[in-house]
Amino acid sequence: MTTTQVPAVTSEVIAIRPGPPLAGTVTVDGSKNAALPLLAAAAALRRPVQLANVPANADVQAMLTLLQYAGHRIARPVGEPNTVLVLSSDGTRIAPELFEAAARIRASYYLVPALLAAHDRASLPWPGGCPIGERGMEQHFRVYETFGDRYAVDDHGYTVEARNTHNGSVSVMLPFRSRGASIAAILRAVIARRPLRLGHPNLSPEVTSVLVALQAAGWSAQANERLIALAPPASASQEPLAWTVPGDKIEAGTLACALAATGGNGRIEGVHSKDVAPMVAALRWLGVPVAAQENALTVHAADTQPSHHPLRAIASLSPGGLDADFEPPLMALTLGLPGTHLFADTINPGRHGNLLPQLTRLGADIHEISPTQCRLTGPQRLTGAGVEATDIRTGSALLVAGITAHGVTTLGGLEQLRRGHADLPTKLRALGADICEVTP
Ligand SMILES: CC(=O)N[C@H]1[C@@H](OP(=O)(O)OP(=O)(O)OC[C@H]2O[C@@H](n3ccc(=O)[nH]c3=O)[C@H](O)[C@@H]2O)O[C@H](CO)[C@@H](O)[C@@H]1O
Ligand SMILES: C=C(OP(=O)(O)O)C(=O)O
Repeated sequence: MTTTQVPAVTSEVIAIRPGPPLAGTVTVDGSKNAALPLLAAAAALRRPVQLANVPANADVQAMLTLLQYAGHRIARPVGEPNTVLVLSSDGTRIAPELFEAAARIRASYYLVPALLAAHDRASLPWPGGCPIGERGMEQHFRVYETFGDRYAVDDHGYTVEARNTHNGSVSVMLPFRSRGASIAAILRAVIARRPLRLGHPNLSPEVTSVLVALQAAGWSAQANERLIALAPPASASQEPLAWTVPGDKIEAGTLACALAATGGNGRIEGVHSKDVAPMVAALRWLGVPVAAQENALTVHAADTQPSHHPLRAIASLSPGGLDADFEPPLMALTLGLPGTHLFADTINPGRHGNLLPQLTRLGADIHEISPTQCRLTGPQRLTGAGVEATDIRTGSALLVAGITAHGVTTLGGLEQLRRGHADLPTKLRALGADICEVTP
């Protein structure tokens, strides 16, 4: 950073200044949202699992602590900080700290099957996570009921009790493609060792990576847009398993937006490009050349002209749809690109209420059509200001916006950003961003 004129701060912030186009090569971490269900799947299988490429973000750390409170042992091979060994519960009692700690993350709901397997009962608080609107769980309860379980809810949380009265195949038809409920159904089938037919499933990489992990454990798993069909292996095994967390598609998409926003050229490694396909399609539509290799993306935004195409970024749970978490960094990018661009996120109805006021502080002019739909016309000139990461993706979008805003942007609320990314600012800095941490 070439200036010391950072506004006074009262809590830790990141200060960002615009600079030359970003350039270079960077490798993404493992995906938080894929690591969380894989850790829960390891616990549900009650078989030793070595999980590689585990990211060091706060939500994953929280999940590892929850597994320990639930009686599982966690080990790390010496010298391999991103590898975690999950060793199954020895049947000890659940630590009382579990309840309070589970309220910190949304994904604590993935622990229900593992708790049922070990204790026939799961009592958990309403999940936490990003404050992005009403975030229901009733489809999870429908899944558990279909397996014969009972559940009860109160103001503090919910309890599921296993009633293993049935055998044979279980069929569940989801009314919408909930990722959480899809994984709940899969893990519930795992602990029951019953075949599952899950209709109208979520097929995001976070779900399919659990299916691939179960295949490595001997389960048969087929998935298409209509159905996930799962069946247990003929005999149980206690052989250790080795799984790998896929690279973080959202981190990769955010870094691609940052490269594009500055007109830079760079390479993002460690992500399956098929996981980022909807983001790549949006970038190309906007006139940003992106080459997709199997495990890397190359962004060539230098010396290219924007397309002037209007973007329609509609968050979707459908196969091949635009993941809701891609929307915020895309919104930050399009503020700098010509055209009138439309954004809609009805999946997370509180997202725009978080993101838009923060972008407005930077001078963005965004027309709210409704609480979940907005339109903006670019290019707009943004000016540095103090902003707040009110949820993970609002934080990463503000990093993209701050890189292009004139003057100094200070980003607070870093605990939200760190829930999802171990160190996104360092990755941006590796690409040449003028960025530093400021403590009060
Ligand atoms: C830990 C994790 O992976 N979080 C992701 C997950 O969250 P989340 O757990 O919210 O995702 P789901 O796909 O299950 O839910 C999608 C929407 O349906 C609602 N719903 C879901 C289940 C239910 O029983 N009732 C109900 O109303 C949710 O509140 C949400 O509004 O998917 C979202 C949509 O892609 C992402 O933005 C989040 O990053
Ligand atoms: C919304 C997110 O996470 P969570 O569901 O854990 O709150 C996210 O990862 O952007």
